[in-house]
Amino acid sequence: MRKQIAAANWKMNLTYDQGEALLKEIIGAGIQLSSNQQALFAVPFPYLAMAKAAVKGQTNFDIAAQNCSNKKSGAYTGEVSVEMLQSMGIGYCVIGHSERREYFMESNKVLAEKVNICLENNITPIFCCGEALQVREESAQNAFVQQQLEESLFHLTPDQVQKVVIAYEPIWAIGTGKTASTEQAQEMHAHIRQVLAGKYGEAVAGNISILYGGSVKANNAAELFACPDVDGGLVGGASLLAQDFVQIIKALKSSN
Ligand SMILES: O=C[C@H](O)COP(=O)(O)O
Repeated sequence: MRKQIAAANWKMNLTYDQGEALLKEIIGAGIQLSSNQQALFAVPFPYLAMAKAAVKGQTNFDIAAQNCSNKKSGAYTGEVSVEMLQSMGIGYCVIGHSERREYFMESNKVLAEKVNICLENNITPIFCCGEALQVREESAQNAFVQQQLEESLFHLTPDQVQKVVIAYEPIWAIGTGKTASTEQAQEMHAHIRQVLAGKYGEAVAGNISILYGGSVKANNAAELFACPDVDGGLVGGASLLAQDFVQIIKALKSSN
């Protein structure tokens, strides 16, 4: 089912106590989500159990990991497997964030393996894509994002691809305060849906949530989320501030 999703990505921020206090404050705001709305918190690995306990009993609030290994198990010191995540009741994992692609050299091929291993273990991948500034300046963003989708997702069956959440994050908008305009966001989201429809058909493409990420703030979320093909956001900086993220969750559309 195509959901409207506000996903916090804490990245490598906050101490354990700060994270716990932040979750308590957001939950304390008493937001009621409808069945097609979801609030997610992608927290650092050591905080997963605490965060899972914090959202327990909150309808449509859940926890995500920020990354996972592409290997099943074994001698990979420092890695975290999807089996480990699944054994803790974690149902979502961010895959292929641009920071992973850039600093940890994650290729489309490795990300395809991570998507596969997530789906095999009933974990919803939040698959990130998006172009760098230079690519946009060359007006090559549509082809660039299409290639990311083709190389990491197009081996999936229609049933499988509908279980993936896609996050479009133009790299030039991440942490820079430069948000894509609503026109730029809608244009790319429509392109992504069209690419998916070309491969899997309109019905399948229409079932896939496509989130926008890149300087989503309390004061621009409603405008971005109102775009017909924008199904919420993947939020970095503003997700570290309780009042701001509460506003962002409240900005989700109530219907698709
Ligand atoms: O995962 C979140 C994105 O990288 C966006 O980060 P930002 O909201 O700080 O720009």
